[in-house]
Amino acid sequence: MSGHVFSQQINELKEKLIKLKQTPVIEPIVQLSADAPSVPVLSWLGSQVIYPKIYWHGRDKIEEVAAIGSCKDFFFEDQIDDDSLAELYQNQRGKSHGQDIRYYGGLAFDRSVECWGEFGRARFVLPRIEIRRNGNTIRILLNLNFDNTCPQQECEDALAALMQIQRATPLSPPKKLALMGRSDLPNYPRWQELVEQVTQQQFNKTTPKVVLSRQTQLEVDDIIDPWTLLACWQGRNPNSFQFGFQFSKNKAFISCSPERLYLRRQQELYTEALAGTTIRGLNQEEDQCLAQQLLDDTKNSHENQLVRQHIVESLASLSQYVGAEEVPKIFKLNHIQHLHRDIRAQLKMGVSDFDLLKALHPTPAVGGLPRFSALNFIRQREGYARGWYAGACGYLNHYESEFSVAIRSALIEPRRINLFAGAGIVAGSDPQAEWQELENKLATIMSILIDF
Ligand SMILES: C=C(O[C@@H]1C=C(C(=O)O)C=C[C@H]1O)C(=O)O
Ligand SMILES: [Mg+2]
Repeated sequence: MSGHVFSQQINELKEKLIKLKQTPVIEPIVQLSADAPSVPVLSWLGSQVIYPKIYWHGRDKIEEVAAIGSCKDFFFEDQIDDDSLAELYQNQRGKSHGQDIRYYGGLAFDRSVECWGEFGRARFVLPRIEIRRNGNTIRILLNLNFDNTCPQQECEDALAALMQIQRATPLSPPKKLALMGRSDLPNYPRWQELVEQVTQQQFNKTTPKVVLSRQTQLEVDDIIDPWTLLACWQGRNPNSFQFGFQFSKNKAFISCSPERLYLRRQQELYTEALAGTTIRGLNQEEDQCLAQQLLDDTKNSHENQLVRQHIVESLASLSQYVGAEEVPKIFKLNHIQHLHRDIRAQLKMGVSDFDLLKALHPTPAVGGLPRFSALNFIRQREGYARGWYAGACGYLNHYESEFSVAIRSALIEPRRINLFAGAGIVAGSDPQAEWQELENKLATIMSILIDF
């Protein structure tokens, strides 16, 4: 069990800290590391007592990350434009040559409106402590920030954080929750109105797609542990991104999202058009039949095509080459299946992550087309603040950055779960069918909560 407290690694990091104290500071940001045997990462995170708590598991990667605390926290409660963010990050990145330095965080769906208190319109954190699991090994990383701080104090703070690491205890087992109430915002009558407005010919001519969404608040009779819930969710959709951000005890945002905003490896960019939805069949034959119908369906193909087209166009000026799959494939999840097209680009030299975020976020998979008009519609009529739902969550690193689109997500509060689901409304969308599509998108998380 001693491996679960990382006592040996903590001692190793302490010694490295002492050495560091005796040497002159070379760079403002320093990262120390120690290798350890594997532990269950979500359980470890659930056992920790320092905030923020962050979890990240990429879609097609084995690497799994848990992070606690922060030594640099970029928090934007008020409006911040892309260029200022880009400049801040550029400046920050120059403070270390460490290859493994990552800033984890997110951008709200719409940064022109207020957003969920401590989450802010954008927030990025250089964690104090990270554990990164790759197969059977774990690396513990300790980050130090000597920028504008007294070096002695910074080392003391880092040491104090190390001493607060808790033993990984198993997650509290899922409990059955009784549903005390449910409210949908917008409700069905309002939804119907909104879908009719978007599909109305005159509007649709200039704004061919608006992704409308709904917040479903569930009042429950007990406290919900976000990490237990995320662990259950990840078991159902292992081919999705899984992540969570908790900046304080009473609010956690978790997501099990199939959608990649982008993965950038040096100048190589991987992105996608994920839009168009149907349910899963009860058996293989029916499932295949539903998949074929989805591929053949005009409304769903149009939903996907608009996303693909827009992404390719947005990347054109940033890239030496952009290519997208001509024919969509099927992406299967636990309860639903989507149309999916891979998009790849070779970026021009000097294109930064914030150039990419600015160009891509929000894509017409969650916003609409044209972006400005669709966002305006959403802002004025949807009737609730999306916050980080459909935002961009992930991490920034010099060599490799990755962001997921935070759909299939939930904001967990004491005795309340806020679930979010949206659907791309295009010409030919039927209010009732699109409402059903929202239900289908919530089916997995609902089945987990009801099983609780
Ligand atoms: C907006 C969401 O999903 C988006 C809408 C889809 C659709 O309408 O077919 C499919 C995938 C996503 O692009 C969501 O799940 O909340
Ligand atoms: Mg749809």
